[in-house]
Amino acid sequence: MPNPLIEIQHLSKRYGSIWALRDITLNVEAGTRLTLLGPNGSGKTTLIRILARLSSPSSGSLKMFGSDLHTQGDEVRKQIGVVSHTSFLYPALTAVENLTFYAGMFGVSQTTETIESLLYEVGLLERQHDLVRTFSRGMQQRLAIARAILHQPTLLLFDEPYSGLDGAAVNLLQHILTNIHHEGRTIILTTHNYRSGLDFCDQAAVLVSGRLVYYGSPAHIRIAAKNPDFPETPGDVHP
Ligand SMILES: Nc1ncnc2c1ncn2[C@@H]1O[C@H](COP(=O)(O)OP(=O)(O)OP(=O)(O)O)[C@@H](O)[C@H]1O
Repeated sequence: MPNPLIEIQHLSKRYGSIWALRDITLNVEAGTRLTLLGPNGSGKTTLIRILARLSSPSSGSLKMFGSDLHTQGDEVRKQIGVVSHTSFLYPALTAVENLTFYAGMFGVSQTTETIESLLYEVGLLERQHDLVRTFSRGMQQRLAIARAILHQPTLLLFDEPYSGLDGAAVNLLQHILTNIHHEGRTIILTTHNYRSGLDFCDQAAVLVSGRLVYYGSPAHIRIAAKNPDFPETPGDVHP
């Protein structure tokens, strides 16, 4: 049996007196679609940021791609694509200029063709020469998704990827996520929407006050949702 893609052991993160994550132990196998669920402030973004190498744990261990984080640098980042609350886009550059910049950073070849097909995929080809600062929030989110998948990373991290997207863009994102999954990549996403989160995933983790309180298949989580101690779920968790 190969090692998991991600091995998290007894990981905690503290901001001053606030424990954003407490003693999280979790393995993620390659090719898994994992949804992180939980109420506001439960630690979902903190966990995504640590996995994305944007933040460090206060204690515990984290292995990704078989190695301890402390022994790896940019090579790990090249294997990760992130959509987070920060778009990482440059507002004074056009859509195509943003993607060209990141393509160079990630060493992506066949740049023009790759970038045009990505912009087509996220429905922004006609706006490719417009400055990002003129884009709506949803359009910026679409471009952030294109930026995250541009270098075909092994691991995709999406923090509330549906936020700001209209119905058409939600369908488009679901199509992209399905393609990524069929290519064998690993996807971890956070959402407040239990129903779409559980519909999407192979495994789900429920965080409450920084603790991992439930972990398992969508069917397992739907059964657990009947427990009185299960966190309040916005909307129905059942299909
Ligand atoms: N940079 C920071 N400085 C201080 N506290 C922080 C910081 N980032 C997060 N926290 C705290 O850590 C806890 C977890 O926050 P986090 O953003 O990870 O939760 P979340 O589950 O993503 O919430 P939401 O669903 O509202 O996005 C919260 O109590 C939050 O206030």
